[in-house]
Amino acid sequence: MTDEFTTEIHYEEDVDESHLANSTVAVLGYGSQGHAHALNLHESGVDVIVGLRENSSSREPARAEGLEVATAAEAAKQADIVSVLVPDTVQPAVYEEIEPHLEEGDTLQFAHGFNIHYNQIRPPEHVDVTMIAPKSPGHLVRRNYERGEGTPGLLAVYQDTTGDAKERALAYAKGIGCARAGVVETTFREETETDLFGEQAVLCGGIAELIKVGYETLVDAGYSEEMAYFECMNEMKLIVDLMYEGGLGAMWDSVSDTAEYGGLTRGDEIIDDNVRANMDEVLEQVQNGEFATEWVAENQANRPVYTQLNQAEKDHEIEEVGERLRALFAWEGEGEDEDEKTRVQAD
Ligand SMILES: NC(=O)C1=CN([C@@H]2O[C@H](COP(=O)(O)OP(=O)(O)OC[C@H]3O[C@@H](n4cnc5c(N)ncnc54)[C@H](OP(=O)(O)O)[C@@H]3O)[C@@H](O)[C@H]2O)C=CC1
Ligand SMILES: CC[C@](O)(C(C)=O)C(=O)O
Ligand SMILES: [Mg+2]
Ligand SMILES: [Mg+2]
Repeated sequence: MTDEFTTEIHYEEDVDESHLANSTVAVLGYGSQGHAHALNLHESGVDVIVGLRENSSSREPARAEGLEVATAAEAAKQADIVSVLVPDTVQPAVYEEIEPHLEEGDTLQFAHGFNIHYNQIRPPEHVDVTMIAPKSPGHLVRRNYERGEGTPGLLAVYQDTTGDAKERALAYAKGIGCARAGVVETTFREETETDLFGEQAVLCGGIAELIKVGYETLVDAGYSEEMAYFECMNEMKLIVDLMYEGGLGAMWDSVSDTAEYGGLTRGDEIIDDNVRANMDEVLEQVQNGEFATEWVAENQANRPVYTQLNQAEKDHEIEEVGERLRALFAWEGEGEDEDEKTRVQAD
């Protein structure tokens, strides 16, 4: 390990927002990332137009926030920077609509590299292709911005025809609030592969399985559902908050010595060499394109596996137990703003 990081990190003071002056940004999609980018850019003084399909249910919420709305094609026609923030699986189809409107010197921008890295979208040579990928769910990108705080983000340049691609992307990152926290330089390949691995093995897939298996182990052994829920699901957030604030050290410092000894001696019995081998396998499928090919085919077949697994997850007992328990306790939504509370309850 060296004292120096190998990546470059950019902050607000390094960014010249004049690279966005006189530019119009088309934000395609108004979902998790789309609403955050569109609103943050708008409030940062950038000219924004939101691109949505004619019958989109997102049209009204976007208009209600004072944003201009058009179809994706019309928005792209008017824009100098087109930020593609519809789901990864629909981006290739939406791209077909906007491609005729990408003029010399325009920027095609992403928040995740899947479609560029796995060649699902092949942009023309006359545009810049960049990425600003907030390392956070979109609703927190928005919430942090509103609080005057930032969300760390990644910057990558895939194609620089204007010679200004990086500076423009940084100005965009400043507009959505990422440069307040720091923008780390990377590549499309590195962002795509680490993001997919992270969400599959650790952040979403790994942790959800760990929670469910822990819960099932306790319930199968005769303990109550409430105890199992609190121990394996609810307290997870409190433990992760400590890691977020001060790393593993802050967590180990805060828990009891008994927890620390038990965790340090038993943790690697749970996450053992088999799990390491499984992680290597998952990473390999990301790197060799096997996962990407599978996900594209799954969508072409109308998502049979996704639909079944999505339903099974909703039907898991822990979800029903959690819903009942959360309704009984006053801490639900505490400290969150009203919008966020409403959103979480509606989801
Ligand atoms: N979710 C996140 O926090 C993160 C996402 N990313 C990346 O950001 C990008 C956007 O992801 P995310 O924000 O999750 O996307 P969402 O699923 O939240 O996008 C929903 C938006 O896309 C529109 N949309 C959905 N389907 C279509 C379609 N067929 N045609 C046109 N518009 C459509 C929806 O409008 P409608 O009302 O018409 O359905 C809605 O406005 C992805 O590349 C993702 O990998 C990166 C970091 C984190
Ligand atoms: C962890 C999931 C994520 O990669 C994200 C919020 O960063 C995503 O694709 O949604
Ligand atoms: Mg991610
Ligand atoms: Mg992701």
